[in-house]
Amino acid sequence: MSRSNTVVVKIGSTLVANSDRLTPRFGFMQRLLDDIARLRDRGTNVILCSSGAVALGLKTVGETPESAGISDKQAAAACGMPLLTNAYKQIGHEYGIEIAQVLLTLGDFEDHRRFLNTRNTVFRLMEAGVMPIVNENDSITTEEIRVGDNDRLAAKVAQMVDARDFIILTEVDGLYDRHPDEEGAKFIEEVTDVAPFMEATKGKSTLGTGGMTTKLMAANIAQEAGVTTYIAHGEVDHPLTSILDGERRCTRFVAHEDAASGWESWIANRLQMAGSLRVSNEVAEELIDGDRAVMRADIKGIDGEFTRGDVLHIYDEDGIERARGLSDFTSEELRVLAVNPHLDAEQLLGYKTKGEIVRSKNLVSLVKRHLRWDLPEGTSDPTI
Ligand SMILES: Nc1ncnc2c1ncn2[C@@H]1O[C@H](COP(=O)(O)OP(=O)(O)O)[C@@H](O)[C@H]1O
Ligand SMILES: N[C@@H](CCC(=O)OP(=O)(O)O)C(=O)O
Repeated sequence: MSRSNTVVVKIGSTLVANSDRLTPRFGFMQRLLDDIARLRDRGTNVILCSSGAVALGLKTVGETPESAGISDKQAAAACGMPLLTNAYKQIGHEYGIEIAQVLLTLGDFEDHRRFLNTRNTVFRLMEAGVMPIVNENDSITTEEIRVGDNDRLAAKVAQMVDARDFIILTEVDGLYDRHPDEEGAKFIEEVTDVAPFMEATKGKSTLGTGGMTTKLMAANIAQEAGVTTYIAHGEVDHPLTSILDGERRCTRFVAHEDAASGWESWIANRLQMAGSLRVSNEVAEELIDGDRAVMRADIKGIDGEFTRGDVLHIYDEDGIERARGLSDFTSEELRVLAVNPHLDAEQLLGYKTKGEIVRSKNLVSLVKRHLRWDLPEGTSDPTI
């Protein structure tokens, strides 16, 4: 799979906002954009995912990092976002970098059309030489449509554009085997599997949101998408090129070799699914190599209400999730087809169809990806 020559860079709140005065840290932003200009001169596209809107807007709504509740932070984000964008815009000008603001929610990654629109917009901006600056649209999000932290939001962006590298700049120089303030904390230079470190990541800075925990989750999303990830301190000259040129200490998360393409990742990494299909164990085995479609005759069970283009779980007879795929039919159409197996599809639906319920190019086998969601306990078997 070809990777775009793109680096996604995530900037934590502590780097862009002064924690006492809650004002922009222009010095840091200058060093950052200076280095981004260097990268762009090398022909590398950069997408910035910058936190800081909430921190920069807190004063305007009369709050502090300690006092602010959810709605205060949502209002603060609305006040701080123009300040953040304006600071990047002005400094970008000094370095000949045009910037654009892209505000996203979880729904923009989950919905197929919105995902493609977002992706197209980001690519179109880069084609025009404009650097996208991404942030979560905090002011309009609710629990259901929040990613919740910019570490994972940035990882999803890296996955969406098939980025080459993903750099998380923060206030520590990388991952330690326990909180870095604890005595004897050992620095970790390279990580293949994040799982053993999840327990060792409690605590965060005053302005930060997810601490090291969400950074590891983000690194894992990127690894699975074949993107090499680095966590490093942001407070240095040439914060990006020094990492990519191997000149300074950071933690490197190795990209998985059998990475999924952006499209496969989009199908496989759903956080919300509309429904499911059940097929025989024999058919489930045949789906493994990814060349086979799920046909009308394969369907043993249907669960949920879904429309064309929704992603479905595909379970075997034992309730084990074996694949995920995009349905070419609505649940209503599928039920009509399933209860009338001897009647022609055209007769039943009023249009011609090849009977491919999930096309092979829209299907991802889960065998190698540790993503399986077996039928949750207490869930009835999906039935037609
Ligand atoms: N095992 C660990 N290794 C490194 N840092 C850790 C670890 N556990 C907790 N942290 C803390 O994570 C914090 C960085 O996360 P966060 O405050 O969310 O920063 P940002 O605003 O850059 O996202 C640091 O303050 C660091 O002390
Ligand atoms: N979207 C929020 C930032 C959320 C967040 O993840 O913050 P951080 O842990 O500092 O990267 C903002 O712009 O303030």
